[in-house]
Amino acid sequence: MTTNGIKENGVKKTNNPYMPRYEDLLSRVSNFSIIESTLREGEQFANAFFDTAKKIEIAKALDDFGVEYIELTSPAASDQSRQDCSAICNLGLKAKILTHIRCHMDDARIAVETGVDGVDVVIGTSSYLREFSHGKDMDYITKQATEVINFVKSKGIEVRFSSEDSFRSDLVDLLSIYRTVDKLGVNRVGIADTVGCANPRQVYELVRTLRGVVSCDIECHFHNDTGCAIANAYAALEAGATHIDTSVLGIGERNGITSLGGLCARMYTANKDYIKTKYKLHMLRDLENLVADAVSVQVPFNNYITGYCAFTHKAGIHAKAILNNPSTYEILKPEDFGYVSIGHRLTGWNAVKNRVEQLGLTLTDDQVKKITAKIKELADIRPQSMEDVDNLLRDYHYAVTSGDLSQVESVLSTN
Ligand SMILES: CC(=O)SCCNC(=O)CCNC(=O)[C@H](O)C(C)(C)COP(=O)(O)OP(=O)(O)OC[C@H]1O[C@@H](n2cnc3c(N)ncnc32)[C@H](O)[C@@H]1OP(=O)(O)O
Ligand SMILES: O=C(O)CCC(=O)C(=O)O
Ligand SMILES: [Mg+2]
Repeated sequence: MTTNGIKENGVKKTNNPYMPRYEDLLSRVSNFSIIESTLREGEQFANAFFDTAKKIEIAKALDDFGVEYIELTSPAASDQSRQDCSAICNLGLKAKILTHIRCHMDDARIAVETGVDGVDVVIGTSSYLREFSHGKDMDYITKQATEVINFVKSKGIEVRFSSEDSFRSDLVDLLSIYRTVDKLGVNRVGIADTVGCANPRQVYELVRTLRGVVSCDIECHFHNDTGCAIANAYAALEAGATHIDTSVLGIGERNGITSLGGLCARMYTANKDYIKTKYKLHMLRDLENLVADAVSVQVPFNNYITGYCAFTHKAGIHAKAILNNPSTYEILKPEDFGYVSIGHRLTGWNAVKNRVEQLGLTLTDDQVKKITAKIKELADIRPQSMEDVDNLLRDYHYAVTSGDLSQVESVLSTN
């Protein structure tokens, strides 16, 4: 659907030279899979400790959301990790289950016994990792990779080979090892920005080059140290990558990786229908709350889609236009992510309670019903913006927690 020639998702068919051709962009970014790594990369987040029950709860929620793959911590990490991996494989989820191992036969032998659908194999190829981590040269890495890949393939499951710290690796080394493993028949090769140093232009160039060298799928993993993780994922898809690693809220080593919600927001602007069909976007908030709670953090105030101010507007110029047509200042439609608009006379107390909880306020059901009546009364005069409603909810919450009945009355009676 279009308004004044502008596609609803904000991508305009235009001859603006800075915009890639719309059809070209659309086709490249409309066929990708998410490898959801909250239960692998996310377990490397400082606060993360997932017991078996929590891992199962998160795996089920990710599966319900619709991610194509769930990646789990190496079963070589500990006996409990191995048991948890098998337990998740036995859940019969729709998503394929992967585990992530070092490029080592000891790890591979354990991994293939867990019942996973595939194994993600990684080894560092940069001079940093070759010198200060495993200490192996490219010949050794190639031999080791060949043995591990052939072994995993012999078990009839997927195998991916990735070069850790790809963006600080020698390009000739990289392309040579990717070409070798592609010939061995890996399902995917992986590019990893392990230290978060890459920018979108570098990503585009490396993935585009690799696309011309291998025929298998290309997976990408981006750390967010310099704030490029989502943009890098998008650039990778534009360049021909097929799989993107994410974690819920972006949790992972240091400040983490491409966040699941952030990637959904980005891809929604490129092809809304594709993203809405693939993933249950309305579940994002519950999924993020589940993980935030499990790792004892708050959802950031400015988080993509679910941050409490993601759909608030304050300035008069914005507010006026929003009331005429929300798409004027909103590229994401809150309704597509399960948000119910509440600043109107048709709202109900359940929807208001939902917003109260999102703002982190505590009100009894009776109090929510009273403030809902007030919202409806105000909305009879004119529709209330999210900002208006939030301010009212905060004032009311402040009044009821102060215990001052006259203040409560004053909020409920103000026009
Ligand atoms: C960038 C990433 O996120 S990669 C994924 C990181 N994930 C993990 O590390 C999973 C959790 N890790 C663990 O539980 C442990 O590190 C284990 C079980 C894998 C290994 O434990 P340990 O044998 O005690 O070794 P330790 O962790 O101290 O050192 C890592 C060893 O693996 C080697 N190594 C490091 N990376 C790789 C690799 N990609 N492939 C093969 N070997 C590697 C190192 O040289 C070192 O070998 P050494 O024992 O000969 O010194
Ligand atoms: O296996 C991969 O591709 C990524 C490993 C990883 O977590 C990283 O390099 O940051
Ligand atoms: Mg990582």
